[in-house]
Amino acid sequence: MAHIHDLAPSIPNYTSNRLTTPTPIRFPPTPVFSSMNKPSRFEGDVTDLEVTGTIPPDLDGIFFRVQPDHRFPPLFQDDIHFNGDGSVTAIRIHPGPRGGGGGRADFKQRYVRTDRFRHESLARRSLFGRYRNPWTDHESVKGVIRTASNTNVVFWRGVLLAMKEDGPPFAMDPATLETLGRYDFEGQIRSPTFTAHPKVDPESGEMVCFAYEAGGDGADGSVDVAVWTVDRDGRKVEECWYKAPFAGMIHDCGISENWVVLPLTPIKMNLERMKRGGNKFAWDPNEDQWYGLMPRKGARSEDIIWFRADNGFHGHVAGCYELPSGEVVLDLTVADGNVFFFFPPDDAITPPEGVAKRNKLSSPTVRWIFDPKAKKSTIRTAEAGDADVWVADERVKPSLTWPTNGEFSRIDDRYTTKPYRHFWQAVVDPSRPYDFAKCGPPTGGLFNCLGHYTWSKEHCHTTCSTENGANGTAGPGEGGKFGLEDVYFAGPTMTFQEPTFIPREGGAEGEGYLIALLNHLDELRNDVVIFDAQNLGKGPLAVIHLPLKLKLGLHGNWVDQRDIDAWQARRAESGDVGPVQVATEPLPWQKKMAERNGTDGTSGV
Ligand SMILES: C=Cc1ccc(O)c(OC)c1
Ligand SMILES: [Fe+2]
Repeated sequence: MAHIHDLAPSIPNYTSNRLTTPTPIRFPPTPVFSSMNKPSRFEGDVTDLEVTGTIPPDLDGIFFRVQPDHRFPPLFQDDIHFNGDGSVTAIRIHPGPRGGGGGRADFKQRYVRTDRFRHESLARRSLFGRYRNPWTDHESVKGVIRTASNTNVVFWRGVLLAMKEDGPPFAMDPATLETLGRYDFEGQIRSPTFTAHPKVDPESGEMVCFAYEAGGDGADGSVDVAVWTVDRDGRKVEECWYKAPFAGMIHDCGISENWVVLPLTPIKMNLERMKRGGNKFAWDPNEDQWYGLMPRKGARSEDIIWFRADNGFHGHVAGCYELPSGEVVLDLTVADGNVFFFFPPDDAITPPEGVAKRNKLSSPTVRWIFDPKAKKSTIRTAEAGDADVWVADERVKPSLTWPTNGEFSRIDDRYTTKPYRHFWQAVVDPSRPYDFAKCGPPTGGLFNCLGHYTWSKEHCHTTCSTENGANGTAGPGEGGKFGLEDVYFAGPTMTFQEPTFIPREGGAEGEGYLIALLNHLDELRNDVVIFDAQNLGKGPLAVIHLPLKLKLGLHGNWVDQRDIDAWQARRAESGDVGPVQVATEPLPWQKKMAERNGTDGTSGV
């Protein structure tokens, strides 16, 4: 008897890297779509997940996170993970019953109904091509907003904003995960792009946000950067536009009480390469890493100072705050090479490095101190054309480097803009055992540990350190550490995704829980783990078992149920704020394109 798989001969659906037949549905046999990152494409609900240990009974809220998860086989067989459709997971934690017993957990997962998703769903196939390259799209979707909303989910004034830095946010109902529509801040922000890492000032309730590649249609390699502040009532109160020295990636940001810092990573766009159907970005090993410093209030375009430092690849920001001297501290991970191996140097632009530098990257936590009073001069760059780029006369060097070897730094978000002591990361420790036979290569990186780091008194600038007379400039302790390390190793068949801190009500900084997804690389399944944030080493307090495999996600956030409920009331028809207004008009770049083509700018749907 024939094996079932022998019955029907397979028709190849890719020829010379291109999708040539959309059926049968079959994903590329590449590492991008394998193992832990095999497409999940699951939408649904599982109530009352199995739990080992005890969910802390005081937890009442939702852990939201988002993953790229290609809905259809991509147009190009060599597609990348970051090009997948945004799929949002909500882990609703209900408090435990009075008088004992832990909490309960429910699972919900939905795709973000972006314009991209709706067009592809109607066609029942992929229509959008390479990552952030519209020149590789199907003709039928010219002028459609391409963003996959797959990088972060942020709760803002009662809605969940699903974000990716190449397009506008899409608003979802936090309770149902229903997509409400594209969000343009009630018509106040209509840029083609918008960051996935806005920051909320816990004192003022303001959201500081930015966009890069923001001057044109969001896919033209523009060097225009915009920074906005939206106040707690939803009003745009600040807006300023700047020029960057080149069209590179600005993924995350830092905000202090008075300043914004934008790390510009030397991974560069090139319009000609995009038009040829090539990659959006190419790593430039010969370019500096840059930091733009600008005032939060009343800024003018010429107020920016760009600080240059030796080449490096930015990870995510831990803390950002001001010193009594007025200088601005920024802590973030910086890797010593190209983290985005899928965007190699462009040999036509950057001279090859000789033998490809397949180095094992190290990713320490680096502290920079920027002086807003630094002397600066204007320069001209090829990409900024005749615009002035304001650059500090002196280059900057790290103030300290803590070899944490992690990524996805998170802090107690109540300390955004302020001196802080605690941060958490997903950590790579190659010295721990790894079961390659059972797991194969560790999809998404060997984040086999979670780490909790506490700056020592000599290296933080909180009240406790100034009381001790320390000035934050002492050298490292043993092993190059600048504080305490509390690390939990998952075991030889498991890795972690980004951890998120959950504050305990009324608690001091860092008191609370840490929640993260755990990847079982052998079983191809996920758990959700909850730790005491101050004692990771002790192991998880609760392990919530999912009956299925998700994908490697990017970012997540915890939202207290009381905030969700209060906003649902305010956003009711009879509430003081009313239902959220989603965008009703095409974006300016779409209108312009439509005028040129004589269409209405929405491409149907
Ligand atoms: C660093 C993460 C990162 C940067 C840019 C992206 O488009 C993205 O998509 C998931 C992720
Ligand atoms: Fe990010």
